[in-house]
Amino acid sequence: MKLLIKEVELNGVATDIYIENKYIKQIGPGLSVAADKVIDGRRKAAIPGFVNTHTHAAMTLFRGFGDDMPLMPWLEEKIWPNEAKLTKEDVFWGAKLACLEMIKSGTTTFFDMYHKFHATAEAVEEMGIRAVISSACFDHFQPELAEKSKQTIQKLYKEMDRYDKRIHFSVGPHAIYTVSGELLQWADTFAKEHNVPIQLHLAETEGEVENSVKQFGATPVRYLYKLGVLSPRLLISHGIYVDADEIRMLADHGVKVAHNPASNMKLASGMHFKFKEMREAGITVGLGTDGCSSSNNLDMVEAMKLASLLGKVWRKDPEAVTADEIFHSATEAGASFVGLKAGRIAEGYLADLSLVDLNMPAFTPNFNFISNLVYAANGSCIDTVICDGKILMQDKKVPGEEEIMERAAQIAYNLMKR
Ligand SMILES: CSC[C@H]1O[C@@H](n2cnc3c(O)ncnc32)[C@H](O)[C@@H]1O
Ligand SMILES: [Zn+2]
Repeated sequence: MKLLIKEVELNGVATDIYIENKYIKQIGPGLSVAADKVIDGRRKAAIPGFVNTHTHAAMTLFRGFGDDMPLMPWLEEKIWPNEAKLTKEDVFWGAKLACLEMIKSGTTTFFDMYHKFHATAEAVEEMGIRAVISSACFDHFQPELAEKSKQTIQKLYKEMDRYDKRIHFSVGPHAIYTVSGELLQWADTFAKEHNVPIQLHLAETEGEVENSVKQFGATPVRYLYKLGVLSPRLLISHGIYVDADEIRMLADHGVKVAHNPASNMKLASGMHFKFKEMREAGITVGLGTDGCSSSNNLDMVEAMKLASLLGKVWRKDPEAVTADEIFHSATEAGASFVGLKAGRIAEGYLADLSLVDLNMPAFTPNFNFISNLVYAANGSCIDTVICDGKILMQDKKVPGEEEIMERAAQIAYNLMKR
């Protein structure tokens, strides 16, 4: 597919963008190329697709369920008993709904950790988005469950050739309170051998830190250090409760961090995410929404605003997290978690991008486009989404969206009745 976007705003200047075979081939005004399809870019601004570095896609089925609770009672009383009932079909439609919602708000890549790997992968395959999907594991410190997890991970990894290259494999040990040190070490070795990332919830609540000290004699990051599993393949989600030495340890080992402001606030897990210290230490900080029961939507535009405002308020410093910095986290930083040549609109980069509708009050006046995007807009400003060189949404419409919403809603109601 050869695509030409004519007269679109890019960094405040009108230009053309030519896309060929998944990549941005040429950028410049008045391009004369033969394209299969031409998109009118006037009154639109091109931005890189967002990279949601932490979510649980099929948790769209739990949107509005289990609100206003702290992490552990929420998981133990509301979420885990219902997740135990999930079928492959449930996860497929929940993940389709998540992909739809992400596409509609400009996300082109997401990092996922959930049950029923193939259901999510099939949804991603159909929807055309890019994803790093983990084979989730818990062993609850029981050797038989650890063995089962290892076998599942090995099997799923071998089955990856059935999917498009847009879909990346990852290992997903849930957290240090549900996964043994032995399984974490195995996951680290597996990830190293196969050069795949590991996604792990870490240092999310004060309770997790207290229990880690009691159970392992060390805070979460120090515990991982002792296990020898800090590495550039490790992506931790939350990372709220880390001290200066732990930030140094994460930086020295090339660990990446996904910041989830909505979930951290809604579950009241904590607000003191040390964005500035992490960035200064050289840690790559991405942005995530977390799942739809703890953030209630998958809108990365909203997540940028929340991260920026939260970062400012707890420090009482309006420069703590600027619009430009958080835009970088939401795009290029996230893409670099797995070395994707994406997150930037430049020749030779993957054609993962969105067009923002400038005919909206949020972009009027438009003194500073990134400021308007982060502080004034929300995900509904996205008009067109292109991923891997293919158009996934145009004029704010994704093919088949009504059916996806109907089916997913029905699945969610039925799940709650079971
Ligand atoms: C192994 S499947 C993923 C697992 O994680 C649960 N989950 C969702 N949000 C959070 C969070 O903020 N901290 C810890 N665990 C979370 C989800 O419900 C699945 O069970
Ligand atoms: Zn999570």
